[in-house]
Amino acid sequence: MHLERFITKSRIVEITSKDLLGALEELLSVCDVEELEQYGKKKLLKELLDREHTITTNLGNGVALPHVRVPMKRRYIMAIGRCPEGLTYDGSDDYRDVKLVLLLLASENARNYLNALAAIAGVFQDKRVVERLMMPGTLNDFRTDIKATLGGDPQMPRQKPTRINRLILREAEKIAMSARCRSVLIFGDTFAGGVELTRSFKDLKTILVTQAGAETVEDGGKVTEFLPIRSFSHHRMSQLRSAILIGLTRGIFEPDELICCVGGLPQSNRFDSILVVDVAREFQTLFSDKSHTLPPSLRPEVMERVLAIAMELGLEGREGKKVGCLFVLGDTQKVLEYSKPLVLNPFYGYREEDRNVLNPFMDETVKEFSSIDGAFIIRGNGVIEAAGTLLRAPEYPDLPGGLGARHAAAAAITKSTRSLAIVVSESTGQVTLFSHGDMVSLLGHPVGGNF
Ligand SMILES: Nc1ncnc2c1ncn2[C@@H]1O[C@H](COP(=O)(O)OP(=O)(O)OP(=O)(O)O)[C@@H](O)[C@H]1O
Repeated sequence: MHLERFITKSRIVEITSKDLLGALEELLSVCDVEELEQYGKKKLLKELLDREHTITTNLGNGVALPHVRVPMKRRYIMAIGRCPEGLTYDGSDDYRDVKLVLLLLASENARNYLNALAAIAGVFQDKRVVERLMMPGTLNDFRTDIKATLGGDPQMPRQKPTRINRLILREAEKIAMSARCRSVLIFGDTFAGGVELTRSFKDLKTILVTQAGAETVEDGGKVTEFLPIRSFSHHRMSQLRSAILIGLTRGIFEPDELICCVGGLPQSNRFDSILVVDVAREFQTLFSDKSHTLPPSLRPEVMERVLAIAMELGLEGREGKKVGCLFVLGDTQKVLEYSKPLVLNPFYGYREEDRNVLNPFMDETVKEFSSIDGAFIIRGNGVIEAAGTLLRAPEYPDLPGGLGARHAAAAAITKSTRSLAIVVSESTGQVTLFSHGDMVSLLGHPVGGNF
């Protein structure tokens, strides 16, 4: 998404107010579009603040992203201000750390609104990007930096390829060809500040996995596909499984292929491993039905988003405590037939847009509710139908010993419906994916050694 098109330099300003209300007024004042005047800026301000009361738009990392829909022809208008000393609002400390306010006005007809929010949030979730933007400099420098950042030019130093990296890539190609792999999967986050691929792999698809945006890669046409992923475990095998799973759901990999994977320690600037993964063996029977890697109603980006939240919960817990959680995705009508509320549904009454997991602000809300008993039920389009739900599916498949009622409920619901379930274990921090009653561990089992 070309975010830089939504902003002009005149809408990038120094915020002089010390509170959020004043900051929003200043940003709205530079959005000098006639339709907004007709709609009424006071009304807009009220809507922005109402949203703030419902759910904070503080993204963390010193960035707030207030947003609202407006009847206007243009799809999006952005205004951005910096306020290095933070903001106050309504006696709350929530905005003290906010140094950048990104105001997004979206047309009522903008259909990819959630994607736009997610794309903006994605750019500013890298702490280094915000730190760089907050370095002292003139307003003009700040404007140029913002335009460059939104345009995908993070200006990070690239690493020059070393002899060992070239050697490993050469050997990877030989191994991939001999093992009849169809794809080479490269972990781009091995490099700080972006990677330059030194060779293209003949007759092989080259897939680059990276937490950074695709724009940090100088590929010279050598990369067939980018797999941008959000959160990663430090277990490399877990990283690998998540990346392959996401590739499978996006149709980049086939369930019956072998993939040659090349990786190294994150930010080490050096490849150190080559591994050939047999997808069918790695994911067992989970995706045995080739035509339906995911349940038909489930959008891949919804699974990716929930997986990222689950990984973060498994790795970090919540406020220093371990948490367990169960998400059921897709085939919602059927899933609801096998469930009943344990507590009042905390998502009841909210607009669908505000309770969609694709909305970047939902991450915190979902994590906040992760400690309540029972399951989250999420529609295939990402809308959270309910939380705090007891699942009562009829068929309970056999599970390995040591797994309790949460895992059993996940296996059972995916056996009885065309849903997918993701479990974060409170006792072990493991993240497990269930489909058709079968399970595969995505975080926690150091299976396969120390790739
Ligand atoms: N049928 C169910 N539907 C929804 N949630 C359930 C169900 N059964 C158990 N849970 C949730 O799982 C929680 C933990 O149960 P239990 O310890 O037996 O599961 P577990 O599989 O061992 O999970 P963990 O590894 O997190 O401890 C319960 O407190 C409850 O919130």
